Amino acid sequence: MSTPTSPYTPRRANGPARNGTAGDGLDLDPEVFDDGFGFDQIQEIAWDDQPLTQNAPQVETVDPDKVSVAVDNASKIYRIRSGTEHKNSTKRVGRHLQRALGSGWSEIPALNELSFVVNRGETVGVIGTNGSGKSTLMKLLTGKIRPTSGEVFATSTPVMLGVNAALVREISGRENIKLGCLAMGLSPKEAQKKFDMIVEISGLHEALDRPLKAYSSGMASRLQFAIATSVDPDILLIDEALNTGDAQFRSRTKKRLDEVRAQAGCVFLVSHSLGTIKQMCTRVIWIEQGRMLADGDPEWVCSQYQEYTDHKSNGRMRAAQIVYDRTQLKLSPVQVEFIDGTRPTKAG
Ligand SMILES: Nc1ncnc2c1ncn2[C@@H]1O[C@H](COP(=O)(O)OP(=O)(O)OP(=O)(O)O)[C@@H](O)[C@H]1O
Repeated sequence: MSTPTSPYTPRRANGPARNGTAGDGLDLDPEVFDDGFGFDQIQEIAWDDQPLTQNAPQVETVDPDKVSVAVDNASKIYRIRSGTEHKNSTKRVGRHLQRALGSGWSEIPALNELSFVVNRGETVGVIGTNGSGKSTLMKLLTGKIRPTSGEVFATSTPVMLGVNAALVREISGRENIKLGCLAMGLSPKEAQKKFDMIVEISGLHEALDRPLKAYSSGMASRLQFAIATSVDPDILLIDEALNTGDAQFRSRTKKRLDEVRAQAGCVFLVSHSLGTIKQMCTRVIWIEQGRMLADGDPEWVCSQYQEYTDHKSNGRMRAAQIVYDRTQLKLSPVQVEFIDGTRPTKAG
């Protein structure tokens, strides 16, 4: 486990042990652990148990002059109709499936009582294993979906840059830039002014007149990134879009993100690449099974996550669970407080 070198002070971890290993009493050597470390003790901790943390809530008063995003106790439960998938089956197969699987509604808890505040100038990495709720959080921030309970506030409409952001496959990169700028609310004159900068950031000078369908997925991602960041969004959400770029593009991307941050914006970056997260972010939120497990220093949070996923991918589930619990024990729940009359707009 590494000790962080960054001067960043995590806002949600507790006491002297928040950044490192001292004091949590649960550090473990995976090899020793695998050989029979206190199994009874571990059995008490089920994956779906309520958080073990008994820490007193830490009140975060939202400063209206600084805040970009405030998430106040937000949960999301998706409701799906288990019968829906049978619609395309033949009647007979559909009936069998219906009988076997049952029909009606089922609920998928995707996020559980998340609270945090992000101020301008922060670049927040969001990590977590597949299905942990990262994209759901991004959709809540853009207002694309509403929380089942709790509230999500943003000082301006966040711009979402995802791998599936709309580009038109049949027209050229050049035409996509123009169209994309207009779609993002720029006037034709403003779009014209931004054109050169977008080409520069995307690095696609040579391929500008090719139809988009002749671009590789990395090239298309670069174009999306360049278009989406051209409007200097106050809040920018990036979902995995950077992973496809090459080293040169990454360095241009980082430069552009720094510029966005400098213009008082804030950036959320969802990625499975810990290298990208550590390179780009000033703070990292780890969401696992819909719960926030950590929020703080990128080096420290990523090292815990790395340890957790290493154990999991090697089948050391109990060791992974210890890392999970140990990390969770350091997390103080946040209680978001607004000064009267200063609530930002609800997302969406
Ligand atoms: N539209 C939906 N309807 C029902 N369930 C959904 C929907 N979208 C996501 N889920 C479920 O919510 C949970 C969280 O999904 P989400 O896409 O937010 O995870 P993620 O962390 O972004 O995953 P990944 O890393 O694989 O992209 C998962 O159990 C997923 O199956």
